[in-house]
Amino acid sequence: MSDLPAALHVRSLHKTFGSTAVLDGIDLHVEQGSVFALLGANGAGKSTTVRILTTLLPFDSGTVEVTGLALPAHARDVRERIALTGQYAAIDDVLTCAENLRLAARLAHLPSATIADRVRELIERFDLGHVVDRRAGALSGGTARRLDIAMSLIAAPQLLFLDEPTTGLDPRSRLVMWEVIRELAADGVTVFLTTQYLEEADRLADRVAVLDAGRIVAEGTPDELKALVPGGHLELRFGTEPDLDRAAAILGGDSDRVTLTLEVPTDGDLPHVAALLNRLADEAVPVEKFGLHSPTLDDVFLTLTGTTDRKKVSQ
Ligand SMILES: Nc1ncnc2c1ncn2[C@@H]1O[C@H](COP(=O)(O)OP(=O)(O)OP(=O)(O)O)[C@@H](O)[C@H]1O
Repeated sequence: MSDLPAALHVRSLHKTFGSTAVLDGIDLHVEQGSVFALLGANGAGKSTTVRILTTLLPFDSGTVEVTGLALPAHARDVRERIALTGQYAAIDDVLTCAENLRLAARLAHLPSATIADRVRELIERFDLGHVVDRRAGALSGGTARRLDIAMSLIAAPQLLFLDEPTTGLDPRSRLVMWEVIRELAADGVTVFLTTQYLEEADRLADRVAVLDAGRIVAEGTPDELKALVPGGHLELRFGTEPDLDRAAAILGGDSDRVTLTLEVPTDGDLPHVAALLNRLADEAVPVEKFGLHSPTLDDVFLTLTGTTDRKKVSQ
């Protein structure tokens, strides 16, 4: 753990709406300069968490420190150090891209002498040059999201909150956004993002917390989380039941007589997989098809939350 104050430190955070406990005592710790993903299905409490951490919503009890400053006492100072890009862009549709950026700069009280340079820098960095004079309302979803992030970075925040940054984007725009987030992290900005997409958390985050019904049910690096679920396996399919039975006798594993498949545990290491296949070849057992299955965050999510609605948690 670094000597720097944590970007975020949350202990036993509770939030109730009416009689519903939306956050039921969550703990979070985010190191400076890291990318942290809060993963959860619809309604898990992700946006509520972000709204509390960004000073927009009061909480009932617990400790919340953002960039080393306690909330709610230091809300004003915290707001100067953070930025938030929500699911719904804070862009003014009738203004052009450049005008939106200049407006954001004035709202952030940037000295007027520095505004033009800062706007130019962000236009270049976020590849907005070709749309700079276009009305923001006419931008594609992905470009609007890039403009939104550019606007939120105008005052160089220490900590950037991205609430579901790629929800609703097509796969290509999602890849562009992932690249943008990686570059921010490489520049030292701490990124706290929420997502419903396991692949997004896997690809981007140094650490991931899984939020389910207002509780953190797991936290760790993507690899640590994957280690929580049963390991990978080699799936072998055979043409006949006798072949399946012979293979099962040789290799062990779980066989399924309906699909004529055998699942044999493996860590996915090439020599191990090759050795398994060679044993069947040595005994002249014909394999029709085979495939390797490694544990994914999908498996973690399904195991931990019991959710079977895969649409919600992966795409
Ligand atoms: N102002 C409010 N009053 C009452 N209930 C609320 C309020 N805001 C959120 N909730 C409830 O709190 C729960 C968590 O909502 P939240 O928006 O934090 O979830 P989420 O994980 O961000 O979901 P999504 O992915 O759909 O945005 C939901 O059941 C929601 O209906």
